[in-house]
Amino acid sequence: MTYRGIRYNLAMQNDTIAAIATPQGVGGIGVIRVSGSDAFALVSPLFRRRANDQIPPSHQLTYGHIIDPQSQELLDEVLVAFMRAPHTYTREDVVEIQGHGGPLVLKRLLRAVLAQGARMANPGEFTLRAFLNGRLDLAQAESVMDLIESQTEVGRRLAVQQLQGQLSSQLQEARHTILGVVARIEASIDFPEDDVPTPTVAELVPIVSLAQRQIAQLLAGSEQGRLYRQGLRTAIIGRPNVGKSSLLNALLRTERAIVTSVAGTTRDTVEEVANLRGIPLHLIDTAGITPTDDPVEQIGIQRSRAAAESADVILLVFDGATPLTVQDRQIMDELQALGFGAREKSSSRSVVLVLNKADCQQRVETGELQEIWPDAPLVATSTLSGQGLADLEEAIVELALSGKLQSNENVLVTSARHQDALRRAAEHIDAAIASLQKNLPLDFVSIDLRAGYDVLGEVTGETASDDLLDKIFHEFCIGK
Ligand SMILES: Nc1nc2c(c(=O)[nH]1)N(C=O)[C@@H](CNc1ccc(C(=O)N[C@@H](CCC(=O)O)C(=O)O)cc1)CN2
Ligand SMILES: Nc1nc2c(ncn2[C@@H]2O[C@H](COP(=O)(O)OP(=O)(O)OP(=O)(O)O)[C@@H](O)[C@H]2O)c(=O)[nH]1
Ligand SMILES: [Mg+2]
Repeated sequence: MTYRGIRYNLAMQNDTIAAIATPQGVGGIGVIRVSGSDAFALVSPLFRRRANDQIPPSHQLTYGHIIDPQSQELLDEVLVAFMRAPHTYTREDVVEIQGHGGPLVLKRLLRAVLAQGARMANPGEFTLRAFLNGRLDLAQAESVMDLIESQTEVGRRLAVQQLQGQLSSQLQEARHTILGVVARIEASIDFPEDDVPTPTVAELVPIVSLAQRQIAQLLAGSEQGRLYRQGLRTAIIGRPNVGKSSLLNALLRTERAIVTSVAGTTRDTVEEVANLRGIPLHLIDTAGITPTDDPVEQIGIQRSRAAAESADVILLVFDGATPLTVQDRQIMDELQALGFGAREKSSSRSVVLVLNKADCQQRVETGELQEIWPDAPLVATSTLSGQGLADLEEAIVELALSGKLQSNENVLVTSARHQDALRRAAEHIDAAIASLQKNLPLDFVSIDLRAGYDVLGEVTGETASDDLLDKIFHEFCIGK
């Protein structure tokens, strides 16, 4: 396979692939997707329709039946679209069979297509083909999965923009700027005796600085972009009966977790995603942490600790109506040991102190809490009256976005892979500028610029390795 002059040796050819493209489970309609040069020839014998002797017009739905060619058994009543290359998702011939959306029906339809000689598609293989055939670049291909998995409106909007190529075109702008400088330098090196004048530092620095700014602008929004895409792992931690499950329900605005006045109600972690102004908040309600001999409770509490350990943010909940207990203090010690401490300046592992049951007489000494976590926001909430919940949400957004809300641009870099590549590219460009300013030979400068250019190409896929492509597309779902 070649893509923009690069040869990819991925273990795939133009063979014809097939998969169920709609979710497993029950739905009104289900789609079998077939792509490759034999797609028409493989499906046509299975498909009994009015004008059976000809392939229907491209890109139109045709009514008919899928018949098992061996047994002549009727498998399903369907609509089928034959779509002629190159005007298709993969740029290959594509056939889509729309059947009834039951798992057994779709499995039978897929089996019939495979029996005709198609191969079961790997995860993401349709989109891989779209990429290898040049219909999408890598950043666009990655956005397909982001779009499918988007959990908030902001996440969906960012993914759909990336799919339209907005990130790609900004990257190509920066690459174009860099390439212009490289071309001038290399022309003057390659043809010194011709009339190609050697560019001066004063000429080159402003252009390289432009590329530097273009990259810096993309990096500026990348922390914010990642947050919108990945969300925030938020564990609700505290001793039994302080109102953790009530808080989960309040933040989700549904009665998701069981709430009772019995301490030890929650025995296993409960995970749900709330939408916090576009940030997917992955909330984990946990079993109250307390010494216990009950083996079931012990396992639950181990899971609470694991949730705390893996969290970006901890909502540390206290019962505001009772003075701090030995258990509260033990939990605070544990969290500090996990790095959720005052001296831990990195805002990525943060504690929010929640004094719940604010509708009751308050009896917690807040001074003791603030001594341990002077910078942690402290919010009084009542899950009964709703008091303080908006403040709590505000505090979480504030923590999550502190120093990260840098861009109102439409284009936001949302993936860690892209952010990493941009950082490396920025280093190369910085190095090029430093060399220019030190009047080092221009071929030095050119090497750094080329490296920056290539690193940016990892994002769009021009310079991506087979291993990288394999890794990216294997995270896709089947049929995509
Ligand atoms: N039934 C169905 N629905 C679907 C898809 C699909 O493949 N099949 N998609 C896919 O996952 C998405 C739509 N994306 C698509 C993107 C490009 C093309 C395509 O055929 N592009 C041609 C241009 C076609 C034209 O202009 O008429 C091309 O780029 O050459 C099709 C679908 C979502 N819905
Ligand atoms: N007055 C008052 N009671 C509350 C509030 N929030 C929760 N409760 C009550 O506190 C009790 C325990 O609530 P839960 O949400 O089950 O507490 P929990 O922390 O999840 O408890 P475990 O799962 O046992 O660890 C229930 O009776 C709730 O109705 C509140 O804001 N004010
Ligand atoms: Mg609970």
